[in-house]
Amino acid sequence: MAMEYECIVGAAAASVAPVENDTDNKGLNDKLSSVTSLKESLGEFGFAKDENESIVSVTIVGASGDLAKKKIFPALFALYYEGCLPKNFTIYGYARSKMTDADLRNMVSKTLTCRIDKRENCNEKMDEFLKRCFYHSGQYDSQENFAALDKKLKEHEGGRISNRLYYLSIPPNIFIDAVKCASLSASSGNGWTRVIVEKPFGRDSESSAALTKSLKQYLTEDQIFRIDHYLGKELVENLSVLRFSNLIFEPLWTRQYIRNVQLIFSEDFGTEGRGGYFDNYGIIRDIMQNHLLQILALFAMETPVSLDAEDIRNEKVKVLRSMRPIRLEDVVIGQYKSHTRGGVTYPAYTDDKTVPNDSLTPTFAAAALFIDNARWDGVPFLMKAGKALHNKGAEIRVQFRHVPGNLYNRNIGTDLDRATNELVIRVQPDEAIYLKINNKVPGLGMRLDRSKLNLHYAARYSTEIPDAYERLLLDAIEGERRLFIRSDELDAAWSLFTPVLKELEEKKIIPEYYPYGSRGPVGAHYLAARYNVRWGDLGVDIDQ
Ligand SMILES: NC(=O)C1=CN([C@@H]2O[C@H](COP(=O)(O)OP(=O)(O)OC[C@H]3O[C@@H](n4cnc5c(N)ncnc54)[C@H](OP(=O)(O)O)[C@@H]3O)[C@@H](O)[C@H]2O)C=CC1
Ligand SMILES: O=C1O[C@H](COP(=O)(O)O)[C@@H](O)[C@H](O)[C@H]1O
Repeated sequence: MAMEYECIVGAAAASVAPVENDTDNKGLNDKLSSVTSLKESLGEFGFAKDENESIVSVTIVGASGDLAKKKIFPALFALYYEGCLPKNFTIYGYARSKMTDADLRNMVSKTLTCRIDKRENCNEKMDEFLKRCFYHSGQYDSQENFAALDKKLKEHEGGRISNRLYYLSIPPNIFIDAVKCASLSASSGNGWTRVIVEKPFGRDSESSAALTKSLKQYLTEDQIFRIDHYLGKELVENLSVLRFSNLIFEPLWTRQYIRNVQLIFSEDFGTEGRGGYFDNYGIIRDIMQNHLLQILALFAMETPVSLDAEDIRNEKVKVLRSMRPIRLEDVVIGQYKSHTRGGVTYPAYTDDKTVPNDSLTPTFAAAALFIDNARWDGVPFLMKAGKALHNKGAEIRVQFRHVPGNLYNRNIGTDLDRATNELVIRVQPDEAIYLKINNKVPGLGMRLDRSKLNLHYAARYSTEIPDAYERLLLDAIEGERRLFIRSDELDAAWSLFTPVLKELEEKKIIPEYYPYGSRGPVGAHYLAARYNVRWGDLGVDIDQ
């Protein structure tokens, strides 16, 4: 049975219907019913009851920047192309750079590369889309400049219910100025106003709490959409479906059967172009405290009461609060150094002009984390994240325990680790979910080998996978908070990492240097070995 959860804005909403009398699909039905009820109550969000009466504007604050060009405009265009944006919408770019509407349109069409590029009618759709894009130049701390933006927005709104989404795509030190000015001078008078806040949300517990406190002077928690784009990735969203709608997994999802869980992030390029930002944060704050920890929370949480955003986030917070403080000896840090290969010299992290020569900022980290609750007691959750490594990807690897008294031990050989079942969720690239099993090699003898039950997305689905920013922007427009970070989740995430980050920095721990393009510091292997773990080899199974 083909079942799809499509865009619920506009015409596509009508196509969503729950599957009747299908108890096996209860989870899906719940989701579809919640979509239906959301649909019924969309009047509350101001744009569905009569679409002609309302308008949505998306203002990208920092529209001249890297993220806006690389991710936000392409995602908005893809949503437009797919018919997911409301009937009445406008997009405003806001930044200090002097640009006209035509300049912005030119910038968007020139820099825009997204999954829609090769589709039919792409150019026509792009022309239509660009007609909805405008630009307003202003300072981030000027209420007057935001008031001028407000005036322009009102002209587009023409007295209709106005719903305004601001996307703060600017450096974090100016978040508050922009929020203050937008909320005091350019918030909606009769509809909703929401603000997407990009990471980093502070750099430790204290600064994060201060940021939240300042934001809450101008916005309610309901108006704040803290983005972690990993939550918008297809396979991360699928984690809950895999667990909670397949009987074969959920009973195994405990310390009784799972030996360790690995969360691996790897990039095969350095901090090129972002060294200034990165040096103040480092890989633990850039990737582990948010992206990998969010995946861990989703992976390990108990069954939520429903698929409602608050129920899911309640369960994630419980996991985060059950985590054992991270010990310094359970963390390994590294930094890439220059390396010449095939006649090409790759730079060291500190070769970046915006990075001090003596910087100790880690570009690689591995850590062992534990959840002290009944389900996960004693199970190591190993995280590994690094830049300038030998490959690129992100995976969740679940290694199961050995089969007790395995009748086939003799046929497996002495390396029992190789024979344990492993579930791999390959978040990117080339999305897949596969389970490694032992299998008899066909023939008269009794030889076992490791095979895979493989759900390889490219082979199974013809649908393109939307970019994470598409899903998250659509959710923010629809007021769906499930994939955004609540302030107590953020507090719990910082409480976990702040002490060990402080210790690393106060003690000036020297990172292990690793060559650009290598597998990273050997210390990561010793750390894993302390917990009887062997890291899975990210990407090696990309073969079908
Ligand atoms: N780029 C990326 O891949 C990612 C970015 N992020 C986050 O998204 C946000 C935007 O990132 P990105 O687009 O890379 O940022 P940029 O450095 O490109 O800045 C965006 C815009 O902000 C303005 N700006 C930059 N520096 C300053 C400053 N010191 N004072 C005032 N205005 C300034 C500039 O516009 P103008 O001069 O025209 O006003 C610039 O075009 C940041 O919070 C970043 O941490 C998060 C994940 C990934
Ligand atoms: O948030 C960030 O994510 C990117 C990696 O995102 P991906 O979707 O391309 O995997 C990372 O490069 C960047 O340092 C970090 O700030």
